[in-house]
Amino acid sequence: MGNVVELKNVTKNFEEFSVKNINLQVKQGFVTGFIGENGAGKSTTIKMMMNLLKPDAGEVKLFGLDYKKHEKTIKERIGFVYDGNIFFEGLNLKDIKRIVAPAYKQWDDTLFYQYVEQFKLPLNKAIKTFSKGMQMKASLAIALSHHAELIIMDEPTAGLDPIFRRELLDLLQELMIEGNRTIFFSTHITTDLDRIADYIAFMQNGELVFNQSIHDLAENYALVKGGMDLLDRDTEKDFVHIHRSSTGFEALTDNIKEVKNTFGNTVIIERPSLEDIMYYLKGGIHHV
Ligand SMILES: Nc1ncnc2c1ncn2[C@@H]1O[C@H](COP(=O)(O)OP(=O)(O)OP(=O)(O)O)[C@@H](O)[C@H]1O
Repeated sequence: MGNVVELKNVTKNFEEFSVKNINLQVKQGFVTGFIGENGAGKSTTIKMMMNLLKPDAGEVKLFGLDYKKHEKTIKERIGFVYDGNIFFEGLNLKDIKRIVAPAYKQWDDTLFYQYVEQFKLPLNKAIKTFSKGMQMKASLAIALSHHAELIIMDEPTAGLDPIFRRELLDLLQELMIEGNRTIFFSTHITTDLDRIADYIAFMQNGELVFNQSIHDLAENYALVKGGMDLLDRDTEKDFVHIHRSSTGFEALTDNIKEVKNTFGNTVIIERPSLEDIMYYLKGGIHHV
């Protein structure tokens, strides 16, 4: 399996913020969740993937092609959804379909009406009368109706109620069953990712900290709990970050084997949640 997205040494400088030297590969046939705190640079990176923003340096390739020569071919193969209404607000869904459909060779009217029915979307009401969830569903219906191989979404579940969020995740899972599809989406709701993601890409301060499979994350990171008396200058080196409290310490390690060697059975070793990993990696990976 190849990579459907390849960013090589991609840099974008704003006045007060930079996305720095990103090397990111998105694997074909998998779901990758894109996480990182507010302002980490996720949307900026996604915009560069979509050619909505030009990098100052580096290379962006989708399906092995670059945007300079192959913009139309690339866009044909992507379904893009982001938080916010991309459509003209006064128009209804029928009008929007009429405008968008001719842009895609593989547009599928039957599929579009299938999603409209599944999402219970009105065809003749102005988009501005849609709720946030309905707008997201409308974006999705459009994005999914041209048989896109790659679905890129910027915070698709933001502001959605838990029921529709779950329905959306189920739908994404169904789409993956059809095979040969790739989904890349950013989110702050890391529990959504436990449900469907195969890979997690984590950005912090404009840098990509890691892009690892869920399996590798579980192998590489652990949450360790123990008494304060176990910590000294040497044993602390096993941890990426330590949180101390009156009842003991809790720390993240990226070297489980070493922790087992050092502490044996005197500590509790647990699988960290994505939130734990994000919290403890705040400030980057550097050993204590
Ligand atoms: N066009 C721009 N001009 C100047 N600064 C910008 C521009 N676009 C984004 N930024 C800055 O870049 C930083 C990263 O923004 P970005 O939207 O990529 O982060 P994010 O990880 O998607 O955040 P969030 O999770 O809050 O959506 C922010 O500090 C933002 O103010």
